[in-house]
Amino acid sequence: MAELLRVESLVKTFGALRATDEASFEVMEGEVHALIGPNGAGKTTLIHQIAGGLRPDGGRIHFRGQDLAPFGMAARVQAGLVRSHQITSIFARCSVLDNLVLAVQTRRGGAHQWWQARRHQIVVIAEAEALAQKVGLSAQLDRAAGSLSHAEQRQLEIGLALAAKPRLLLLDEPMAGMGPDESERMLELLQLLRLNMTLLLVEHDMDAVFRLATRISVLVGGRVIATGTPEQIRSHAGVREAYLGDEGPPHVTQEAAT
Ligand SMILES: Nc1ncnc2c1ncn2[C@@H]1O[C@H](COP(=O)(O)OP(=O)(O)OP(=O)(O)O)[C@@H](O)[C@H]1O
Repeated sequence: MAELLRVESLVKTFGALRATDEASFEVMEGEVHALIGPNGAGKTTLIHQIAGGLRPDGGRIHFRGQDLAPFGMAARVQAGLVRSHQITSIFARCSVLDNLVLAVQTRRGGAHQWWQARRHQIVVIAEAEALAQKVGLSAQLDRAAGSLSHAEQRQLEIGLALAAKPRLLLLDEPMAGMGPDESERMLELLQLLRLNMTLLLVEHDMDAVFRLATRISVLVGGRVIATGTPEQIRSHAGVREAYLGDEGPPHVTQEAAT
């Protein structure tokens, strides 16, 4: 597997707090990479920096071999690095279909001759409908997005992100606030997406993480204390002590990532 994303000695400080503290890990093409860690470990801060919403104070992020430092958020999206609900937030009063149409149009650009417009429109609508089907919202096309359930809105956000044709999709807690059935549906959707793209997700639902991830990185106190397969992470002494285990206080180890 080729390396898709490399985070190297990344540092982000907020005043005296090192929210990202020399964090390093790689995401390989085709994998589902989960970023786990206790509350306040710095997971969202890391995702923000990768997506380009937050500038690191040190270190590097490479995507497909390119240093991302000069890339703004829009350029990262164009390069295939897309965060769910990064580009287009949901327009609550617009229908599900219109939301998806707008997202598809955003990617395709809008400058068209009048005689191309109709054909363009048909293609865009077909793509939007296909996205709705992919994320399980085919039956909701005409509903106002704001009237969807919480879980359906998360599905729509993923549909909007997919409109940008990501190579690497960043997902920050896709199952947050969902009941067991909704989480199960989201898990099925992510299983489907993994067939066509690489996923990097932050998630607190450990059952989902251990079922879905091909590799896991564990973040504690802004540092990646281990990276490995679910089996390696489950049996990693430092991880058990710092996070997964029931015994002992959280403790940052200096163990090298595997
Ligand atoms: N804009 C900010 N200004 C100051 N401190 C911040 C800011 N953003 C995050 N922090 C702090 O940085 C640390 C890491 O926060 P972050 O949200 O990245 O953690 P997290 O692992 O995603 O947590 P959770 O699992 O609870 O969502 C926390 O102590 C948080 O309070």
